[in-house]
Amino acid sequence: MRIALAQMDVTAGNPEKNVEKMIAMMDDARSKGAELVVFPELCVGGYFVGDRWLEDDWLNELLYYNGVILQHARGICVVYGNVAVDFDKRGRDGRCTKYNAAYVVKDGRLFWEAKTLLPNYRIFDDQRYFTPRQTGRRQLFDVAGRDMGVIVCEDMWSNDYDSDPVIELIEQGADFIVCISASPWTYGKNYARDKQISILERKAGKLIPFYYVNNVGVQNNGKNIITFDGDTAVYADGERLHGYDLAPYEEGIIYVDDDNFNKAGERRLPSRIEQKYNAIIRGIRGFDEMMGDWRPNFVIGLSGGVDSSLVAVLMTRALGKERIFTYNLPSVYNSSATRSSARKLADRLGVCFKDIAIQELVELNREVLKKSGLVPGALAEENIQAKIRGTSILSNLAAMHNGLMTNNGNKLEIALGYATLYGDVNGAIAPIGDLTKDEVFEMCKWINSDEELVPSELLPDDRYNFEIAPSAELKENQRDPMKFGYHDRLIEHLMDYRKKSPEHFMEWYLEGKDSFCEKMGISEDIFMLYELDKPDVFVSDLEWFVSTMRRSIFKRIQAPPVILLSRTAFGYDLRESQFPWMPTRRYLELRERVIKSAGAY
Ligand SMILES: Nc1ncnc2c1ncn2[C@@H]1O[C@H](COP(=O)(O)OP(=O)(O)OC[C@H]2O[C@@H]([n+]3cccc(C(=O)O)c3)[C@H](O)[C@@H]2O)[C@@H](O)[C@H]1O
Ligand SMILES: Nc1ncnc2c1ncn2[C@@H]1O[C@H](COP(=O)(O)OP(=O)(O)OP(=O)(O)O)[C@@H](O)[C@H]1O
Ligand SMILES: NC(=O)CC[C@H](N)C(=O)O
Repeated sequence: MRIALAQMDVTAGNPEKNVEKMIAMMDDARSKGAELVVFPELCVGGYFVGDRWLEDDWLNELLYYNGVILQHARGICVVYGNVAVDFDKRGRDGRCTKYNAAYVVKDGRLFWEAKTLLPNYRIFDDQRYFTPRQTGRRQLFDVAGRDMGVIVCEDMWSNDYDSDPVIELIEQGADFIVCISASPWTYGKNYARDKQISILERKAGKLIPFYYVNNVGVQNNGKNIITFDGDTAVYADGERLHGYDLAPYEEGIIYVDDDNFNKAGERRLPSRIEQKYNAIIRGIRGFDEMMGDWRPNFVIGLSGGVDSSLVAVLMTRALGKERIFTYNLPSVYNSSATRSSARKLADRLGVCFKDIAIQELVELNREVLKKSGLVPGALAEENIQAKIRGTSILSNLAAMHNGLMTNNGNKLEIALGYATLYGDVNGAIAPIGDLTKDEVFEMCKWINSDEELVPSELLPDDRYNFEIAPSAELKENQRDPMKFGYHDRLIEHLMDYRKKSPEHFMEWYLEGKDSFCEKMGISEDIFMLYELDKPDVFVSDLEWFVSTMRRSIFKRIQAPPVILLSRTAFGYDLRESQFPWMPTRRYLELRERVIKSAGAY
């Protein structure tokens, strides 16, 4: 049997475009002699469409396309994802019953099987919208004399659930399984999938071919831009066959002859930083495509620091230099070093660059504010500059360029709210919002390994010595308060899917330096660099970090969408309620023990 695995680029909210593409792919599959063509989960209308799932008209629109697909599926069996609806079965809230379904078109008839396991963790909201498949025997579909079982994405991630769709299908006699998915890319997921399928089949005690079809493209949930790299795959004998791998994010059809598997090839995943770079580039392009017919220009406040420099590189690489407009907006506190670094970067990228001094506006603003009879405190005074840049200048320039402005904050800054509300907390997209500062440096170095773009003066050595150190440059001799290389690890641990808390860090600390460094993921050198051997330094820094992080939630609420790269990105991947940090009693106990441990290092 010849099978076509259609790794299609799904546009959320545009069933007409998606189905047109499906028809073209079906035609291609038929012309190449395939007996079965498989498309991804919810490929008709998209997976992340928010509460449109609650609109009957949207559901009817999607169901209309089942008829269109049925009409075009002559001579080939088609598996694809769409919603299935029981309009007669309504809840007390008046909403109809919906299933996230795998449809099978066979011999002119339409069948469907609902998704059993509905994820409701992280960014996934399946349980908000869909009803799970009820128990009972699963359907098997005869395709070219083989019994096919179908499942939908989370159905293969059965570890934490009571039922196990893959095992049930194998026990019921399936000869092969197709899994249709809408599985976002985050770092590390590619290997996790391979491992999961192997575990399941071994658990069932029978190895049958498993075809995994995931979409490519970019969707969003309002607060995150979510990329799909595809990673559509063929598994036989419990192992992935790499001869079929498509490049990440590439739309295409994989043809498989199940009596002659191609067992050549090996996994070729780029480095972690390159994978994240690819996801950001794809995320920016996808965000741009989300604007519909509008191709906005992008305005970037180029401070000469490393964050806005990296954003300028990424935006230019993703969209081309013609649509990028950079502005350096110095006040009296900006050094000639950062000003020339901004110009150097813009020259290297070939993007439009202008500098507009803001000091005059700062003075005027002060004068006007004086009329209130109040005098701004030191911090308010600093923030005036950021607000003039963001609100008075960049937002207006964005409008004048018929475009949008970027938000250049990294994950560590976003965590600590180290940015000014209505100043640089603004913009349409946060391209590096899910990169720690360490990853910002690493990505710049990786980009520069081909050709120096980001001025090397901005990049640290192993002990975080800089020629131009990170600074907001809002007052004299200002330096970013972060402990680079250590706070990056803190934020990773605090935000990881298996969240760690301050209590964990205290426990690790009490286990001694070696254990602390190993579990935290830092070198002894970094430990000593920040004098973490002094318990009072360790404790006060940790308390500053966690309380500042909680105190700045209000800024994240107003911040633009972040491109999702890790297993927990700010946005809807982390649900935060506003209230201050309160130490637990256990924390206070541990704290006392840590303070008493002075001298132990
Ligand atoms: N719950 C809440 N909901 C909505 N708004 C709330 C709020 N709580 C306070 N606020 C408002 O927020 C204001 C305080 O926030 P905000 O104005 O942001 O100011 P704030 O957080 O006090 O200061 C900003 C910090 O970020 C640093 N910064 C600024 C710009 C760029 C960079 C950089 O390097 O990237 C760093 C700057 O040096 C300073 O340390 C308050 O005056 C209050 O009006
Ligand atoms: N002198 C400036 N000219 C233009 N834009 C600026 C200037 N200073 C700040 N901005 C804008 O505000 C954002 C935050 O600025 P700031 O330099 O304070 O922080 P940062 O996080 O260290 O960023 P960067 O590494 O880009 O400097 C910048 O990314 C930039 O877009
Ligand atoms: N669509 C889904 O069910 C997504 C959840 C799933 N665990 C994933 O691979 O991302």
